[in-house]
Amino acid sequence: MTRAAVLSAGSWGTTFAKVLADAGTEVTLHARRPELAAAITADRENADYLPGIRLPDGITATADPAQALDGADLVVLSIPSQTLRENLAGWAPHIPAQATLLSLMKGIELGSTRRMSEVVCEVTGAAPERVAVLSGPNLAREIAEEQPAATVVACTDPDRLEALQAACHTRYFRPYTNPDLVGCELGGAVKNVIALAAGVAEGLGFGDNTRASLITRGLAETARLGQALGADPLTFAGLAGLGDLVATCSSPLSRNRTFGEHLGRGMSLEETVAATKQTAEGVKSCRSVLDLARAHGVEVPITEAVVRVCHDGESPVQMVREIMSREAKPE
Ligand SMILES: NC(=O)c1ccc[n+]([C@@H]2O[C@H](COP(=O)([O-])OP(=O)(O)OC[C@H]3O[C@@H](n4cnc5c(N)ncnc54)[C@H](O)[C@@H]3O)[C@@H](O)[C@H]2O)c1
Ligand SMILES: O=P(O)(O)OC[C@H](O)CO
Repeated sequence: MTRAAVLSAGSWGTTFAKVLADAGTEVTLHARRPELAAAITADRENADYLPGIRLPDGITATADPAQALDGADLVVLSIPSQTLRENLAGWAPHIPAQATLLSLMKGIELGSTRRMSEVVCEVTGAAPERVAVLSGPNLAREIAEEQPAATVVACTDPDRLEALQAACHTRYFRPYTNPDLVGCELGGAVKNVIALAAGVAEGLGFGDNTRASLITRGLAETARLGQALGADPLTFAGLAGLGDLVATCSSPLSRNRTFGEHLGRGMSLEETVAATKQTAEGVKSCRSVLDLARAHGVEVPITEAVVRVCHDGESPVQMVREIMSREAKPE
């Protein structure tokens, strides 16, 4: 892969553009605001999302999606999941016919309960083997600072998968391949929901036992749902499963965990939404994950609890009481 278009220039899109450029790919980054695109090109910095990080010379920025997509053999999608369908419909006519379409997004569409790769296929008409996902313990700021991290790229076409792995392999970012696209994608979406619960626990003042219990039982419900959707259960023991769950549930950098922490400390939902400047996917996706689980007859008690706290007005204290008083059962 030689030329990538990254849409758009948020925290992760900008960070991944840097990864691609550091791996030797020419990158055009799409920013919605022309003034941000101009500032990125002129200053080599995205001061809105990654202040203090110098962007490589291999990145140019534009506010024109057609210009960003022109000649791209890799199209990287990194916007809030619930906005993908609408945005992609506008971008689709400009996407080169053979380009690989890579989703960095970690959400499930509300209403349709589609994974992002499914939305990409539906909107663009691309064959499923052209669509890939990247997911793992990848907090943007740490990677932008070149702290070593690993990730997973998944695609059903082995040639595209190998090319993708090479395109984003740098001295600080190590991608593994996995053919299980469904499992990788689901792991990324559900961990955001579990991280909300871990944040609530943190906000209530609970410690490591509580977090470890949530991570482990969260992984169990992710794997149950994954199996019902045809994922490989082993994927959930890897970077896109356990790896991402541990990072997101533990890190103060996580927007999902921070959102939950605010709720746990007693902030109202409205106050928490107002205090959250970046995308916390789990707040919306908890509902679609629950819908998906119900459609497949899978029990997801932590996800249910997160929906009650984020959308039905249940208090964090009551949430913990309800989780802990569930019927006792074998592990
Ligand atoms: N930040 C991370 O550490 C990280 C890591 C891995 C995956 N992700 C995933 O990447 C995706 C993007 O997250 P992010 O962290 O870059 O979010 P962000 O909030 O930092 O940036 C969001 C980007 O989307 C754009 N955007 C917002 N609303 C839009 C709309 N309605 N239409 C078009 N564009 C819109 C913004 O302008 C911005 O460029 C999410 O699915 C997230 O879960 C994030
Ligand atoms: O900040 P969050 O909660 O969106 O998490 C970021 C990444 O997905 C961590 O891998």
